[in-house]
Amino acid sequence: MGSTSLPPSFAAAIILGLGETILSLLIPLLTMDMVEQIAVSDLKAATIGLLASVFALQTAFSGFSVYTMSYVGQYVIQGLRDDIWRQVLKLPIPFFDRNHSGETMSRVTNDTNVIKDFIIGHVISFLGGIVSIIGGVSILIWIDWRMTLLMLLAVPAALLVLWPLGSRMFRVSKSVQDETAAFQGDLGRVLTEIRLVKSSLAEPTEEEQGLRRIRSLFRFGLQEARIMSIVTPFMMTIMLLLLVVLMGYGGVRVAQGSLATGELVAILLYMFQIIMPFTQMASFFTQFQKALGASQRIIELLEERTEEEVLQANRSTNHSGTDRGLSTAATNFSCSSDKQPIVFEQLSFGYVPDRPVLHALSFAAEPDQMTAFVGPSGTGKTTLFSLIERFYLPTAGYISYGTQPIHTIPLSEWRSKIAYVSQDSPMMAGTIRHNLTYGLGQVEESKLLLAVKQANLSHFIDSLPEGLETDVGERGIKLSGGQRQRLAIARAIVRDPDILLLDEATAHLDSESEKLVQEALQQLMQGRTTLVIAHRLSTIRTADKIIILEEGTITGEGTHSELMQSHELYSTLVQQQFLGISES
Ligand SMILES: Nc1ncnc2c1ncn2[C@@H]1O[C@H](COP(=O)(O)OP(=O)(O)OP(=O)(O)O)[C@@H](O)[C@H]1O
Repeated sequence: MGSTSLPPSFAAAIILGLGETILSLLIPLLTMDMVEQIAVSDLKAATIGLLASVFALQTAFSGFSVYTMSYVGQYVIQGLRDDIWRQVLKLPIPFFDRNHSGETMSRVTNDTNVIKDFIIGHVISFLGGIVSIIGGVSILIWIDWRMTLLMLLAVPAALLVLWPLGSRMFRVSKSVQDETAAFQGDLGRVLTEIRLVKSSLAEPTEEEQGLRRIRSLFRFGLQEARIMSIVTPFMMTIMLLLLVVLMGYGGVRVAQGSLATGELVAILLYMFQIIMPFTQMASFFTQFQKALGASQRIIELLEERTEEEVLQANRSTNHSGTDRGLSTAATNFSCSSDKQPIVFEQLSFGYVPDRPVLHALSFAAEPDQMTAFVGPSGTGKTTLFSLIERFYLPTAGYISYGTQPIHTIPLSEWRSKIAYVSQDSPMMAGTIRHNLTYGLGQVEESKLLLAVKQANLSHFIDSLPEGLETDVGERGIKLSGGQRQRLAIARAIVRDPDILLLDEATAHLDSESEKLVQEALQQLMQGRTTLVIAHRLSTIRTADKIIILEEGTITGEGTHSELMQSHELYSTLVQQQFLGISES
């Protein structure tokens, strides 16, 4: 699991744990001596001193062992969380399409906690328990082998019951973890869209679904309790039975004179030292099964292919595909400073295999020019941008930057060339400054202020008492749609990209600020390859090239005036918008 490894203190924890166990094994032997000495009225101060020292030492060992073991547990979990966090950030977009974010969150928090509790609470005590059992049994055999044999008869009886319960516990705790993850998923979904929940009056439906999950968690909790309700009293009964048998048989032996009183006391103390770890082992196995389930899910997450790995796999399956431009040889990005056209070569794509969204698209977006995409809703315009951003891989064909297929360019290098202003202008919780510089680190103040000015945000930001340090709320909820959009544009300006992807970039702006932003965009577009999706055709009239997309196919390509003459749908759309009857 990547950087997850055991720290050197693990050895210290084991040594301390074992030291504590060995010391505790000495206590019955010293007690035996003490009882023998009392029996003959010859109690020696050295015996009491030794017993007291062993007690003190064992307590100290125990304290250090608890701390070091907690340290080991926390350390391992830290490593695991590091790995998962890095992995989550590197996973490809299709993973997030498939999985609910709340469930992934549960993997990172709940499942790692289960493993941590297992390491801290059970691993060392299990090892100590084994030493206690082996040591205790050996000393017992030395004291009296018949009593030992009697005691050991309890072991197969205990295993017979505990073994099948362990695997049942595994299934139940796996379901508990799954259900917890689903509940967390629901909670995340409802919390992020709480306004939609309320305005749709969906509280009763959500309440019902949440309550169903809570009830199911309750049922699984009861199943766990049922298993424990067998395990715990069963182990207690075995212990009591043993105590009765050993005391009865031992009493007789003492009466017969074949066993010393001190020996009987020692045997009973050892019995506890052997049986106690057995009870702990019962919970060790159930906790082990629980941790196994949790780690299985974590391993699944860690084994998910990252964006880079998906790309590698794609390259090797397309080895034959030099014709597709996906040759593995061309991995060095040779044209980072020159601006190149973005070329689509026979590109097809579908989110699911049997539902293609884009069909064999071929076109070029020339450098320093504006290429606009027009078409009805759902025809794949945003998908096209996602493919340029490399959120998804094409199912056939490819995109190239000049002559170099973009899949052969290092991902971060490629994305650093692009600024994407999307329809919903996503924001991070934090300040306006944080959002403007997100992913960029330190940015010169003058550059920020210029971007703010160009995006027509100066007036708004000046009116805020805290200016750039104003908190935008979760997902920018404290800003208006237009302000969010202008902030997204300002962010794109700060990024200073070679390639601009504008998805309905001016949709939320009033006509006055749209005019100002359009001017800023015109400035920004100078010297950049710009691709625009705009339903408002007035904004793309000046585009160098307009591409009409219908049901994932290009049905027209040209300038505004060319398309007005040659493309029926385009001229109809323009006329509709001119008359103001278009829904968009
Ligand atoms: N993540 C996804 N998983 C599965 N299908 C998707 C996903 N995103 C979009 N689609 C589907 O792909 C098709 C194209 O969607 P896309 O968002 O690209 O259309 P669009 O042309 O941008 O539409 P609009 O103009 O309304 O924004 C639609 O049928 C949509 O249902």
